[in-house]
Amino acid sequence: LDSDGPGTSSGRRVKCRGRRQSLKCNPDAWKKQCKELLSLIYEREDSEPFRQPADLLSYPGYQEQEGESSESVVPERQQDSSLSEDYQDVIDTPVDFSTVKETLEAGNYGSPLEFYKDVRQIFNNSKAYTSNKKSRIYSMMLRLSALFESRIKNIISEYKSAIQSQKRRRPRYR
Ligand SMILES: O=C(NCC1CC1)N1CCN(C(=O)c2ccc(Cl)o2)CC1
Repeated sequence: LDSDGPGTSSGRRVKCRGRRQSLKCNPDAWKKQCKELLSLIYEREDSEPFRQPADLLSYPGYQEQEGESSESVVPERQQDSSLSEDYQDVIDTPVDFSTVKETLEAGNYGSPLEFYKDVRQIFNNSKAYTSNKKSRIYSMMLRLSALFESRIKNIISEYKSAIQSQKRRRPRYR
C-alpha cells in the first residue's frame, strides 16, 4: 500500500481518520469505481462482441472478420453459423457485460470481488470458445482483459484496505 505521507512513518494506519467520505476509507467507494470502469469498457470497440449474450444472429458478422489466417474463410468453429448450440455446448456459464451492468446497477454485487469474478468469466468464456488464437474476437478480448486487469486491481486493494481499517478502528458509540 502506498504510504499516505506524514503520520504513517510509525507504521500505524492514519489513513482513515475523520469522515469516511474520503475515497481511501469508504468501503462503498468501489461501486462507483466499478461503474466508471464499466463505462470505460463500453466505450472501447473491443467490448462490442461482449456487450450482449452470444447468439446465432450476431455471430456470422464476426466470421468474415476472423484473423488474416487462411482458415478465416471457413468459419472458425463450424461450417454454418449455428453458434447457439455450439456455444452453449462449450460454455457452461455464459455471461456478458449487459448482465454484469444490470447486477451492478441493481446493487446485487456485495463486493468488487464478485464483480471481478463475473467479468473474468466473460474473458475465460472467450478463451474457452476460441479455437484460433489469431481470431479477431480473441484479440479484442485480450486487449480488453489487459485494460480491465490494470484498473480493477487498485479498486480491489483500496476496498480491502478500507475494510481492514474499518475492523481496526475503535468501535464508535453512537
Ligand atoms: O456472438 C457473440 N456475441 C454477441 C454479439 C452481439 C454481440 N460472440 C461473442 C462471444 N464469442 C467469443 O468470445 C468468441 C471467441 C472466438 C470467437 Cl470466433 O468468438 C462468440 C461470439
